[in-house]
Amino acid sequence: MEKITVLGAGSWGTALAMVLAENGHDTLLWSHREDQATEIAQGHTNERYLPNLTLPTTLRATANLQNATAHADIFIVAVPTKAIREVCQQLNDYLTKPALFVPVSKGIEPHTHKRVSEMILESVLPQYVDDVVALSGPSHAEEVVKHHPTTITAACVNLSAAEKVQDLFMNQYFRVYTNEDIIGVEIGGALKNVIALAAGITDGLGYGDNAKAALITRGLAEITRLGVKMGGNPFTFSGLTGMGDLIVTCTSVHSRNWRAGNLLGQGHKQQEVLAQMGMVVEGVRTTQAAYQLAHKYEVVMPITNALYAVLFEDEEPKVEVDKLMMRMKKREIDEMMQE
Ligand SMILES: NC(=O)C1=CN([C@@H]2O[C@H](COP(=O)(O)OP(=O)(O)OC[C@H]3O[C@@H](n4cnc5c(N)ncnc54)[C@H](OP(=O)(O)O)[C@@H]3O)[C@@H](O)[C@H]2O)C=CC1
Ligand SMILES: O=C(CO)COP(=O)(O)O
Repeated sequence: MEKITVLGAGSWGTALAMVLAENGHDTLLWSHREDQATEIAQGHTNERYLPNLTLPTTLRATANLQNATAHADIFIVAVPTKAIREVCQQLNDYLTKPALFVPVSKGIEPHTHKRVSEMILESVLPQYVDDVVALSGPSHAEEVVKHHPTTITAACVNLSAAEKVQDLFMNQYFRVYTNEDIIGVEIGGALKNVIALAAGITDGLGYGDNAKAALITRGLAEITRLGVKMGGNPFTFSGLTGMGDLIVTCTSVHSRNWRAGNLLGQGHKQQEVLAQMGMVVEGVRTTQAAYQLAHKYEVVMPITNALYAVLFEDEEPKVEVDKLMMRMKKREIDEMMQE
């Protein structure tokens, strides 16, 4: 049994804390809201993020970051990408020994282009970091808490650290693989949110499965092109954290990115959509990062560019779809990797 703190009590942090508590680990869930920590600790619910769910009574919660830090030497980092640096920097005041960090957030920071594991390494003092293992894959919280079979990948260049995380989470309904390619895993997990926004948009426009399949397939091509240039293993992108997560996020009604895209496709404006979601939509900031990365690495990313135009240049979604369809003629396979 390990002592583990989960940082962030949204849907994903809560679902993972539930898995760990059910696996018998001494799990403490940290929320930055006192009322939410009390609700989880005493009522064993988190109605705002996972309605109608009863959490294990063994799962404890706190809003006190000092206590949350003292509790554990393993930290699951489940706050949105935007909050990673702020939360991790605060830990430095309370950490006393090296810890294992497990980021589960999926995003790339605009302008710095840092992956989540890199942001953690830049925020937590080096003497307090043992290893960083990214946990990513096709896994909506809403299904995990129902014990629906879910597969996911623990990624770290240090395979034994990834195997440690595999052992923490693995159970009958939650199957964990390992991968040493943390770059590919984190890039795939972040960039699939961009394509899921686009898939939601085409659904919102009233287009069908043909358009969705096109976005998933050509989306994977452009994710792979960029990911390989950034140092990822090409095979990672056809695995759980690439193709797998792309499928689930582009097709599931649980996906926040797909749902936000769907509203955009129906003609709603970005600010209104994000306000209505009430949960993090990582793909918006990651579209900005991906757009910048495409220029930096000179990689052709037409879907990303189209989404950037919709989100940040106020272009009409339908016009951008039309432009994608009328791009210059291409060969499919030859240009998959080198377009
Ligand atoms: N939901 C899912 O199924 C999955 C999500 N993910 C990833 O996990 C990450 C978290 O997603 P998810 O749980 O869905 O997000 P939610 O929007 O459900 O929850 C985010 C949580 O983080 C809290 N938070 C926001 N800002 C801060 C801050 N500055 N300091 C402390 N806490 C903060 C929020 O608090 P408040 O209530 O105050 O806003 C909320 O509790 C994302 O990167 C997402 O891509 C990955 C796999 C599956
Ligand atoms: O990453 C996820 C599922 O694997 C969650 O995606 P959304 O943030 O779009 O809900």
